[in-house]
Amino acid sequence: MDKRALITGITGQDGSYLAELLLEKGYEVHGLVRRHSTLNRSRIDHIVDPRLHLHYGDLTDGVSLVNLVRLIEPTEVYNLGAQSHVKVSFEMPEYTASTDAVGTLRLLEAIRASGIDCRFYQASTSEMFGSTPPPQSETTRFHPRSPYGAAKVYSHWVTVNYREAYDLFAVSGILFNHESPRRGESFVTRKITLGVASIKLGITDHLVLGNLDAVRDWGYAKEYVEGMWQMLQHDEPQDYVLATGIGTTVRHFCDYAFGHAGLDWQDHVRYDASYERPSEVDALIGDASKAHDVLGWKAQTDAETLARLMVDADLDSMERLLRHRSERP
Ligand SMILES: C[C@H]1O[C@H](OP(=O)(O)OP(=O)(O)OC[C@H]2O[C@@H](n3cnc4c(=O)[nH]c(N)nc43)[C@H](O)[C@@H]2O)[C@@H](O)[C@@H](O)C1=O
Repeated sequence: MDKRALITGITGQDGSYLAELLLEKGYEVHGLVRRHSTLNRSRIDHIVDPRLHLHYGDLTDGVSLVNLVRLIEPTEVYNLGAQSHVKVSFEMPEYTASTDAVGTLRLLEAIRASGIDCRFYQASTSEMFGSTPPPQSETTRFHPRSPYGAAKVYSHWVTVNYREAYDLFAVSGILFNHESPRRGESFVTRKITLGVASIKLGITDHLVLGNLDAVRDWGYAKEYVEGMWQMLQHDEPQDYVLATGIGTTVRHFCDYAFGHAGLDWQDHVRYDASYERPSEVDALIGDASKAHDVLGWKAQTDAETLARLMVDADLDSMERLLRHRSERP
């Protein structure tokens, strides 16, 4: 059978890694891209492959989803598109709900109404656990602490519902934080590694952050997209947690990242309350033993290794940029 995937959020960190993985595996890959006056495709620009197709559409536009699903007739749909910034979700709660909650429903309805035989992956998140203390697994109670987390809880349950009600092969991957050199610049890990590179190269001398006590379970995004794909290849549709099982504070991540560049974070990090959230998630540490037992998936990269590889990548690209600028006539 032809393997055809539709990825929402293909221009994001996970979407770009997943597109690469699926092309490697012989898929035809279709990506949903939102219309902007400027192209926002830096993460997929390097993919030159006639099997990659991009389509304008939006999770807030149900008609575009119906038309695309009918046109492409995908065998697998990965719903990675979202307003994914937790703090921004407090500022844009309605847009976040429309994209991250109702958007999933629109996409599921497009699949159901088209009548095609298709497997569905929902990008669920550890933010759904919110204030429920770690370790968190597939059976842990949800108590979201942001409009983002609440919207994702809706999407999680509507995915479960479409599986039960319509016998759709629909799975929900509950992924803990996963990072990479492609991570958006306003998420804390990338903000830190970009800050380290800027300080090391003398562009600035400090970095401003919020809550340093938050504990997150940071893994490497490239490994997590492999887990998404594995979930859709299993005989039974089930939900899985993907995580490293190790909790690290933002403070420790700073220590790893600055230390790797030969710097002391305490000399450079300043606090600003404006980066705090109205309600914070204190600690997320996942138990991914089900993914290991059923799929054979296991995270390979810990937070310290991740911090190092992200600092190296940011130093490298910033140095190249500076060199390029100095060489300009
Ligand atoms: C799994 C989950 O993962 C991500 O959500 P997140 O955990 O909120 O990620 P983050 O990198 O924005 O914050 C991590 C922690 O770091 C603290 N923190 C301190 N100072 C700053 C700061 O300056 N900026 C940011 N962004 N955070 C800061 C902040 O208060 C929080 O406690 C998204 O991918 C989301 O889509 C998702 O699903």
